[in-house]
Amino acid sequence: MTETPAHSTLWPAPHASGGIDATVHVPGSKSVTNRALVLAALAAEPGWIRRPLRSRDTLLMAAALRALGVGIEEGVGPDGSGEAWRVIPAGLAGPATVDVGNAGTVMRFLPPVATLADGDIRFDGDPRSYERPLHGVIDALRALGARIDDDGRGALPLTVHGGGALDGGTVEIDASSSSQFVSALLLSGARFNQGVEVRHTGERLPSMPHIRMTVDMLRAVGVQVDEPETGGEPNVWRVTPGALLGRDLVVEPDLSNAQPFLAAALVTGGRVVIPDWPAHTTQPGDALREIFTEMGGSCELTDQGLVFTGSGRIHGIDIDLGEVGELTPGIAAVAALADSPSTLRGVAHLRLHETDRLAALTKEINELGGDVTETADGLHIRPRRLHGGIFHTYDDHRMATAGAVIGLAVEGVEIENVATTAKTLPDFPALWTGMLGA
Ligand SMILES: O=C(O)C1=C[C@@H](OP(=O)(O)O)[C@@H](O)[C@H](O)C1
Ligand SMILES: C=C(OP(=O)(O)O)C(=O)O
Repeated sequence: MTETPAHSTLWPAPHASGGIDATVHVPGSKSVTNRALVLAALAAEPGWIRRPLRSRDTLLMAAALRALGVGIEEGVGPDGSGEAWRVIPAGLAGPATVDVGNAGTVMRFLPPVATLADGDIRFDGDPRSYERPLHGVIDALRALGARIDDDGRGALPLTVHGGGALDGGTVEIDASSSSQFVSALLLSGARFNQGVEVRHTGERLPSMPHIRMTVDMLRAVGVQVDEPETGGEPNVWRVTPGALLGRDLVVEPDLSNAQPFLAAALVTGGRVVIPDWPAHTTQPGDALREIFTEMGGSCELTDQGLVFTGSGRIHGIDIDLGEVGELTPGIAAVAALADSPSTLRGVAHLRLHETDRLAALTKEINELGGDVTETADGLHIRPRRLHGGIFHTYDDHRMATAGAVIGLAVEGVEIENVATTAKTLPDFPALWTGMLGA
């Protein structure tokens, strides 16, 4: 739906001549911002979202909710500090069209919201959005009483014929291709007449921290959730029907977007400080403290933020990344520069992310002289001396940032379409050159 731009532009990835020494203020979390928008839109009273991420994915979410009738106004938070969105819920109504772009959070979190609207809500997006799995949401909503028209593939584009309310109840889904199916149903579940009970029946469920994030954020707006980690049945989540409170929420920095900056310290043997790193968080990026320590760095949470220091040595790693799949491209980039081989496992579902990330990483690192092979569920990476060349990004923000990390250590790397980082981090090129003191 959104026009795909020509991708001929090449960005010469800056090469680092020595260890970096920088403080990088990383913008807000995509996953937190988009959950906060949905929850505030479904609340019984207005709320605030402070320091929201403003990127393609979150602006698409805000535009979609506005199209359904929700008020989202620019403002400064109630205490006068920081930029904020004031969200004013309203009776949701169609007809409306939602452009999901290629945002998993928009294409999965909003069809359940649309079932609560009065009228037809049409969902469309980038060509890649047609290929990303959505059957878990579509089939579940139909089982819970919704009317949805799609072209029979269980994917976008589709129309939700909102009836103003949804019965809800118990539903079985296979969420092995995306945790976002579970999150989507839980986020709107308290507004279904009978609430919702989601039973995951498939194989492995990826990205558990993102489901924890959903549960925590629901509880923070007063919703009752029973779930496996607090004594519930394994693979079952239950949301009790009820009103959502309007809250004043401060969005944490996006720790997955902090990844390339931490990787820069690791790869150059330098030091980076990320202010406002949360002491407790459900964001998967928090796992980088441990992962990048194992790969050769060290870190400390101080009053200034997370201080991460590279030792000048980079080690390979053997790790299951199923819980933190979105960190894979950045870890693969570091692994390609390490002093020993790596095995990244548990991430078969990345083949259906922004692009087929396993194929894209293999091809692009190998075209720079690397030795990467795909396995059934991940990558084997045997480090080799790399050379310059074009690093293609396939409209994937994390491919672009992964290429930039390699470019720090390898002269002559050019990133195709670095602007694709706008999906979650529009400031990336400026933050990157700022980090390097350019
Ligand atoms: O719920 C979320 O905010 C996300 C869940 C994960 O999705 P998958 O479970 O589909 O990997 C993650 O990869 C994505 O970047 C964000
Ligand atoms: C997989 C990702 O995004 P999405 O929310 O579109 O699934 C990602 O950001 O790495």
